[in-house]
Amino acid sequence: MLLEASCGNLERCFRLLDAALECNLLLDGASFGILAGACRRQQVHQAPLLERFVRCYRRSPAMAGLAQAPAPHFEDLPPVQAGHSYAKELMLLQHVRTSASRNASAVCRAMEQFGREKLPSSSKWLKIAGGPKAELLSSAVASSPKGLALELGTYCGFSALHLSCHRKVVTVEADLGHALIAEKVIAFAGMSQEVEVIVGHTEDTLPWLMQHLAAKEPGEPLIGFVFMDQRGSRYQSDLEILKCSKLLMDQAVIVADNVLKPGAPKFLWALSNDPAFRTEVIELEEYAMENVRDWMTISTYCQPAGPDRAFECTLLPKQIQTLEWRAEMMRNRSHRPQHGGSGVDHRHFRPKRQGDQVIHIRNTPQLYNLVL
Ligand SMILES: C[S@@+](CC[C@H](N)C(=O)[O-])C[C@H]1O[C@@H](n2cnc3c(N)ncnc32)[C@H](O)[C@@H]1O
Repeated sequence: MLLEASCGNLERCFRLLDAALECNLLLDGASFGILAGACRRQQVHQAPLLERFVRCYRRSPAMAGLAQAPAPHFEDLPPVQAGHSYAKELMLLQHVRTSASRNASAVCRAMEQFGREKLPSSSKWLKIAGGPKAELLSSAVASSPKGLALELGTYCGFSALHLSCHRKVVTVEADLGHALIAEKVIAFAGMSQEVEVIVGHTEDTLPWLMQHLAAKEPGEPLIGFVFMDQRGSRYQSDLEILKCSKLLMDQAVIVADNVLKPGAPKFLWALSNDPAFRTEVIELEEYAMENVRDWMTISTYCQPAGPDRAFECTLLPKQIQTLEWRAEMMRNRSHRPQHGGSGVDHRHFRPKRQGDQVIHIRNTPQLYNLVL
C-alpha cells in the first residue's frame, strides 16, 4: 500500500487501506502520514483519509476526536487514558490547553514543563529539543540569513513554535497523529499563520516541497535556516535534496540534533567532506535529563561559485557504512515503545569513552567517538 502511495496510485491505496481496516489491522501514524503526503501532492482532499484514521484509532477516543475536530478546536476531547495510542502526546496537548496562555512562548514553556515534571520516568521521555537545545536553536536561527525556517521532524510542534518567534516556519512530519497534535498546539498558540505543518515522509515530501517553494519565487534561494530532527538515517539524503534544490541561501544555517547518539554517521561524514559546509559539533545537556550529554551540529552553507558537487555514497568507507547500519538498528529498537515494544533505555545511547569507531569532523578540534 505504501509503495502504491509512493508511486502515486491512490485509488488502489485506499482499496488496500479499506481491506486492512476490515481485518482490524492497526496501521501506524507514519503509514497514514505517507498517504496524507501523497494526497497533498496529488491535490486529493484529505477528508476520506482522516475518516479512515478515525476508524483505525477508534479505541483511542481522544485521538479520534482530535482528528475529527475542525482546525483550531479541541476543547471537548474525550479524556486520555494511559495505554491509548498517542496517550503521552495527547496528555501534553491537554496540559498545554489547561495551563498555558495562548501565545508561543507560554505554550513552549508549558511543553517543556510537561516533559520535566509530568512524565514520571525516562522511558516516557518527551523527545523535544527543549532546554539547552532550544537556546541553541534560538541563537542559531538569529545568526542565520533572514529567510524561511525549514524543520524536518515536527513531533508535537515544540521546536516549530519556538522557531516561529523568529521566522516563518515550514515543518515536515511523517506521522499523521503527531502532525494533527502539532497543528492543534500551534493553533492554540495563535501561530497557525506562521507555521505550516506538511504531513509526509521527507523522502517523498521534500522533493515536492522544494518544487512547490521554488514555484513561488523562481530562482530565489529562500531557506535561511534548517533544523533536522527527523530520523538520523535521513539526514544526509535530505540535506542532499536541499542542496540540489538551490533554495538554500548563502550562509544558511543547518542545525541537526542527536548526531552522535544514536548518531548520523553518513551525515557527519558527508558534512566533513563537503567544502560547501563549515561545521561545528556542540556538546550539550539533553533536555530534561540531568547529566546526560548529547551532540548537535551547526553547519553554515557557503554557496559555491560553480555547480554544487553531489555527495557520492559510493565513497563511503566501509567503517562508516557499518556504523550507519548499527545506528539504524539502535533507532529501530528505540522507536518500538510507540508500538508496544520495550525500546532502548537512554543509557544505552551514551557515548563510549574509548570507542573504536572514530569520525573526524573537519573544522573542529575534536575527535568524536560514535555512540554504539
Ligand atoms: C525528535 S522528534 C521531533 C521533535 C521536534 N523537532 C521538537 O523538538 O519539538 C522526531 C519526529 O520526526 C518524525 N520523523 C521521523 N522520520 C521522519 C521523516 N523521514 N520525515 C518526516 N518526519 C519524520 C517523527 O515522527 C517524530 O515526530
